[in-house]
Amino acid sequence: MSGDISQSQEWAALDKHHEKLAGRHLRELFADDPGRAGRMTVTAGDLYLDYSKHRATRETIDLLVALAERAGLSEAIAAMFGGEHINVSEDRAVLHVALRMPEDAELVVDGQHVVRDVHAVLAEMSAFADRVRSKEWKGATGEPIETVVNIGIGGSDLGPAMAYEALRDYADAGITARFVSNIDPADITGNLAGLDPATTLFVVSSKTFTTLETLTNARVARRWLVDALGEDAVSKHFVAVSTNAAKVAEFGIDTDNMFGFWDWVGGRYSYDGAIGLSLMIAIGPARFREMLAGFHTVDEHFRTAPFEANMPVLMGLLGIWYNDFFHAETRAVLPYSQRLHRFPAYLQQLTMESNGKSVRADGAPVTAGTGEIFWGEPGTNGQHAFYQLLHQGTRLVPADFIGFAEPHEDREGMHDQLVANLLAQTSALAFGKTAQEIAAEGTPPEIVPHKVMPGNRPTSTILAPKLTPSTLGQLVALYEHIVFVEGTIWGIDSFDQWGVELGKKMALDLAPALTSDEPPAEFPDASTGQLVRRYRELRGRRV
Ligand SMILES: O=P(O)(O)OC[C@H]1O[C@H](O)[C@H](O)[C@@H](O)[C@@H]1O
Repeated sequence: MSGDISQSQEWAALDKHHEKLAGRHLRELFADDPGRAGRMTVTAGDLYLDYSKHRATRETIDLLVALAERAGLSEAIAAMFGGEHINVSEDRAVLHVALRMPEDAELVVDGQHVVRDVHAVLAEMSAFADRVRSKEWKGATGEPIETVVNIGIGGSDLGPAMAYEALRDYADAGITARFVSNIDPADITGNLAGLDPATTLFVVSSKTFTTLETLTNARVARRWLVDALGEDAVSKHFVAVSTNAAKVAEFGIDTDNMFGFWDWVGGRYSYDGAIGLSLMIAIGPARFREMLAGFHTVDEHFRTAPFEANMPVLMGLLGIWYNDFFHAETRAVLPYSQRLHRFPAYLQQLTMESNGKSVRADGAPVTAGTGEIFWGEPGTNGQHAFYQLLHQGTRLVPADFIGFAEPHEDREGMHDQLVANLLAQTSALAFGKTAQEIAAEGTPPEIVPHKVMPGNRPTSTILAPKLTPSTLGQLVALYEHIVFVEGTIWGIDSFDQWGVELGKKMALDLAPALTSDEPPAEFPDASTGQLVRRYRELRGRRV
């Protein structure tokens, strides 16, 4: 729908329904409808979702699905998969789904044979990864590569870093990966520590190849390598991943050692393409392709399943339900998997850079809240830190719990304990414990209120067989499409990120004020001026 979704009849119907439902407790919803738990589940590939612990009934889901239809979600999905320029503010197609289409798929967009080009790059990446893994690729001194250092930031860092951590159990070639992103010199210093230049390969990853942090870190890495092995070593120790061949060449990396992608892949949607090169070197091309197949399974589910049985659609609509009708501001993502410890950070870019917008695609201001704040930590660590607020605080924090049946390596039944914690938490959050129940245990009356567990705190539980390349791909695709569903309802462009530009430009303009010999004459504002003076003073510079 073009126009204001919050003015639609469907929105009004949800508003009314919310008034009725907001006062009802999950305890009642379960008691009133014994078939509820069995009915409110959905499967996508290997992912099983139980969404019965949501403050929603059959009617809620029907009303939300009607909202999705009103917002034109079916047409929007078809437009994305068909390569239409749905990124309107940048006039681009949005085709991360093409990065995982099978080789025999046909998609021609703006005259480009998209799938053919994707597979050509995948083949180049695979050949290179195999050479590094088999030790055929040698560094300048003839030694094989032992460590790959990915230098990138944002989408050129979080995806491969998250996935490498998630899939460490599959890193079988004796090659480890490290990730450098921050302009803070501590990052590269810490990551170069203990490395031998002769066995280190740098993958400089940047869609634009103009990003200050990445180019600066890459220059530092280049200097470190050249100091040890000489200028001629660069071609054996540096490769690039980018859409910008001219800038790669300008930086001094041979474009024969460059792996490309295209402007229709957003940075935060890019690690299943060439930005995943460091991951592919670590886990191997076959595992990487299993991951792509996992993504594709959920893409197909999203494209074809009816909305009421469509996992990303349901989870996206429930996100809208809490965000816009209950006015919950955040959404916790709580993976019960240590390997997924970077998943919440990865999701923060995916979701918040995509949907943190306050104008619609047509430029008009939004009239409903957009962009949930995503945050989280792996369970059970979170339980001993912030779950107090989830259980007894005054805020409503809907949460996604993610667990796996099979561990990679178990010790003394620890994995069952981990899963028991996941299940116990979602149950306690939903059903809580009443004052009567607590009093009946002999708790002194004055302590009873402190111990009451209000419950009625909604959660999704996603259970998968095992954290594998395929299930990771499925999970990531799930969240990518949740973002799409929410963005479509809100009517925003989920694929641009103009909001990050001003701060970057101001930092560039401000840097000379910190470093120049002469104290600067002008400042952007009085507070910043005072902080610049203080900083110069602390650094022993003239003020
Ligand atoms: O890959 P690059 O062009 O270096 O961009 C890296 C990152 O920086 C930008 O500021 C954007 O906000 C991100 O979406 C992007 O992933």
